[in-house]
Amino acid sequence: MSTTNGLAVDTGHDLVIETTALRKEFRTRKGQTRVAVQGLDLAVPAGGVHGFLGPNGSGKTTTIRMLLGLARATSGTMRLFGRPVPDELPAVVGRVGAVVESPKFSPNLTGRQNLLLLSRSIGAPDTRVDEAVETVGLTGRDGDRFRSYSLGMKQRLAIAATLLKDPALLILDEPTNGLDPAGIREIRDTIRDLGERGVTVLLSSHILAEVQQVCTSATIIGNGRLLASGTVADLLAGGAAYRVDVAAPDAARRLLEAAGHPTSPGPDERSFLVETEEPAEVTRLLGEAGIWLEGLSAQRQDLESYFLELTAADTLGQTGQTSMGGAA
Ligand SMILES: Nc1ncnc2c1ncn2[C@@H]1O[C@H](COP(=O)(O)OP(=O)(O)OP(=O)(O)O)[C@@H](O)[C@H]1O
Repeated sequence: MSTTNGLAVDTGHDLVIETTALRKEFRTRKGQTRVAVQGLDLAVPAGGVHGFLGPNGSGKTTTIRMLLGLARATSGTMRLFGRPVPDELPAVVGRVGAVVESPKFSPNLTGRQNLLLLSRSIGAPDTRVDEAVETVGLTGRDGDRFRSYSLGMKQRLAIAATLLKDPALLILDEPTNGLDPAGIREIRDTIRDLGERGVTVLLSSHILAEVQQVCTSATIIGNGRLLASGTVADLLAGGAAYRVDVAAPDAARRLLEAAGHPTSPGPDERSFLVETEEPAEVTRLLGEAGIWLEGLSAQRQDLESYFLELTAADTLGQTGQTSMGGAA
């Protein structure tokens, strides 16, 4: 856990981002209160890529803006590297890179010239520009004018700009929005690479596949509230299911249900699904009852179905601030 004495202690066990009971209310033009973030506890460990996943309008951008001091929290506390923010933001901001809104680059300058201007303005050595260009895969294209860049290249240049100060934490708000599949792949590779180099990345996204493919851990929010958090493996482990093929599925289901393994209908009449962490136990129980397996296969639960399950349950009975938006 982070220290509470105001001193940042960078051990591997520290939380790089921590929010407690974070709340943000907006006043609408009609004078009503819109709660964008309601009691959010966010805990992002050091190292790796952490997904910040939620449907459109679930409060991701608002949370990030509060963390960066761009919006004021209504209540709750926030810490970056163990330091309370926004009060002590100046002490940590040098270690935080963020791409939240489209950064401004000069269209007539090359990507490299743009980066050099930025690096000199923060007193970073010019060699940092070469490293950043290489990290985001723009080597060879950094001499082209910014205005000739594709959207994906512009986005990679934005990430390169944040790398100039060699951040320990990188916050990326929906970095693949508007990109084509090739652009998405390039950004994804860049992010994965950064995570492997030891940068802690907070990747906000409403695209499940993106988080599943790139992230080591994730927080899922809906309606500004925490729905689930943990390593991607742990988040998926809850739903371990196996497809069972047998000649007599009804008898087999009754038996497994009685032994505490929930079942559900399968894709055809000679199969069903069983939720269990112990497939060998399923084999044994059925074999002892003289029911012989014709097939037993793991059904990979993906983050998407888990996410949809969680957010669907979350919106049941609510007035419906949350909606699943399509991929942008
Ligand atoms: N300045 C504002 N004034 C009023 N309401 C706002 C303001 N900014 C955000 N909201 C509302 O707060 C809620 C959360 O919005 P936010 O942009 O944080 O969600 P998000 O998860 O980042 O969504 P997206 O994936 O679409 O970017 C939404 O209902 C949004 O309309």
